[in-house]
Amino acid sequence: MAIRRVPLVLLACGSFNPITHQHMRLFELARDHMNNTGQYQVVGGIVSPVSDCYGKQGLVEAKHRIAMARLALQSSNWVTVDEWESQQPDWTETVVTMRHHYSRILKQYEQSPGTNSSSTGCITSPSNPPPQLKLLCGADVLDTFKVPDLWRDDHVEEVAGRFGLVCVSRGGLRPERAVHESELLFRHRHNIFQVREWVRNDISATEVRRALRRGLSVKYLIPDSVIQYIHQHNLYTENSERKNEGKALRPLTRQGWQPAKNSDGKPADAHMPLDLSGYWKMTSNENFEEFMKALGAFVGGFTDGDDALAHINIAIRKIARLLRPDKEIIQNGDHMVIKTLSTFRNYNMEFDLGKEFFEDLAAVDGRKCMTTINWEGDKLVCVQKGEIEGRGWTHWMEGDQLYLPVALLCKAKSIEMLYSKGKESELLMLQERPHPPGLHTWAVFVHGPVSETTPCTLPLLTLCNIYTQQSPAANMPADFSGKWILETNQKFEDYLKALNIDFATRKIAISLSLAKVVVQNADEFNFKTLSTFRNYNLAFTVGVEFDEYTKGLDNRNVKSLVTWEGEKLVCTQKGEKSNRGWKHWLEGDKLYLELTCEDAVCLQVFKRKE
Ligand SMILES: Nc1ncnc2c1ncn2[C@@H]1O[C@H](COP(=O)(O)OP(=O)(O)OP(=O)(O)O)[C@@H](O)[C@H]1O
Ligand SMILES: NC(=O)c1ccc[n+]([C@@H]2O[C@H](COP(=O)(O)O)[C@@H](O)[C@H]2O)c1
Repeated sequence: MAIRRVPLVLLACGSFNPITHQHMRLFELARDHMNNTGQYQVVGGIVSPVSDCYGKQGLVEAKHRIAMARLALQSSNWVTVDEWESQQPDWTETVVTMRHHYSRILKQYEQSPGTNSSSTGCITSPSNPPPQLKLLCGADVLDTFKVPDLWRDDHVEEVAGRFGLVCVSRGGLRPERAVHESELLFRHRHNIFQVREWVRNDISATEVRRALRRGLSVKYLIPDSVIQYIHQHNLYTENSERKNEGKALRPLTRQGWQPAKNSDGKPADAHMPLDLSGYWKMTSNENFEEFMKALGAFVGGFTDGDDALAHINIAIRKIARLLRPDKEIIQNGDHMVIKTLSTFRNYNMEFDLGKEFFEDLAAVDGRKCMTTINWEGDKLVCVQKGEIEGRGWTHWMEGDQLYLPVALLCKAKSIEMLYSKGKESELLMLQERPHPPGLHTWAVFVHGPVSETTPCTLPLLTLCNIYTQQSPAANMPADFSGKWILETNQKFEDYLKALNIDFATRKIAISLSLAKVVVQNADEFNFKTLSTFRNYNLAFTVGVEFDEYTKGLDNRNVKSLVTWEGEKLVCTQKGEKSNRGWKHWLEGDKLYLELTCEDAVCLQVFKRKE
């Protein structure tokens, strides 16, 4: 009996701005490949141009892109142009376009002669198995799946799992690498058909538009009828290329700024209700001496009243009382760094939420703990397992200040004198004590089982530190401190090209949403450029030349020097590339960054994240 092949429709989604010969070759290559599997019979092809709301630079109106695609495909007897997607009121996710076409195709199939509806409601046809729809794309599209915020994982899952992909190599770019590197794609590898073009064609619509703007010939790259249409409607000009310039793609703004995923695959914002990032200056330090005494008693607890140790404690207390430690907090999705900074001692904590880590509290009370920190509602809760039972703290914030009551609880015999027994209700009162209105409130307290029957003790005192979110750069020409989100990004691709970044990486980089966290402490800076794809950290002191390795960007070594030029922070990066450097400045509530390399100049504008 002859094997019945699965009828297959290929759907290509894209800008088609304008359609090129290679777009059409994709269909021919894919059809040959799929027919040669012996399993499928390609019965149709659909070109679905994206809507005008997609926001891609230089995107001309959909009516023109549709018209050009139709002219080009007049020579095909199996590929058609469909305008449904382009006519939707907003940009449409590819999976939604696939669902639309698939339900249409299924309806046609159900209505075709010889198809029966069984008692279970399943549609069967003795002569034709149900058709399938697969997404036809170039290898670059697979790489875009990993761009943060561009595709939803459940959509990629549905595209690759439910429908399937037919993916054609593009220039040097092979689909197999992307499949190998992605767990999700690898899981669906049997539904991702990789097609090798046997005559390499690196053409891109961007290059066709560039040639047209420069008045160069594009004959034999795109059909004559399309060339004629472009000239008739004066389509690709300097002006049209500026459309959407620097604008974020609609998928990025639709899905919004999404922080990194947690290890359980859930979005981190489910666990990250607050953003504590910033530089905090201590403004008040109530009960500090008493608190230090108590802490000293913890240390003293090891030797039970050792005089020498008590003296050391007094000395440390005296120094510590003079200090006003600042706090710097860097929060990047699930990863946090909390630095307590003073000229006497710094205490740094770096951790991933939900992952237990070893914490050496040598700088605090000499103990060691196994610590886990996690969000509980909008509170950051830390559990420190170790010698002191029920040790830990909780942070939360309100308004624009940081309020830090610290309570101590210990079973050590030697400090029972210092503390009276307490009840759970008292501990709760402590946690819920009223805060000054409009303050960022950080509470650090001990939690854990407390009851009259346990030998736990409750402190008589709490340490109340109040911090104000401030910049330590008040006297500097400009203060860049804070968290910034990329709004526009002009000529970034030109800059990346000047750095010799390859095509695939450029494609990914230009569609990234970026954030910057700047910590400025007088002339010392820490710039973190964050995307969930790659982070780049840069720490420097103004006026001090340093060696910079541009890791994850173009991986070059440069000698960098940052200076103030008026209110602009200006960096020169001496190395292999000429005229390389950047300038940061503020205008209103926006942060501007000009990046230069050779003759490329990119301008990025960031808005402050509330
Ligand atoms: N030269 C090519 N080789 C393989 N696939 C290609 C090629 N050009 C375009 N494609 C594929 O065609 C589909 C639609 O592409 P699109 O309209 O974005 O064209 P493009 O040339 O990539 O455009 P642009 O240069 O404006 O980014 C995508 O799946 C893309 O990967
Ligand atoms: N989340 C999504 O469904 C998603 C994201 C990015 C691009 N796309 C689609 O991929 C195609 C890419 O086209 P370009 O290569 O012209 O940018 C477009 O059809 C676009 O709609 C889909």
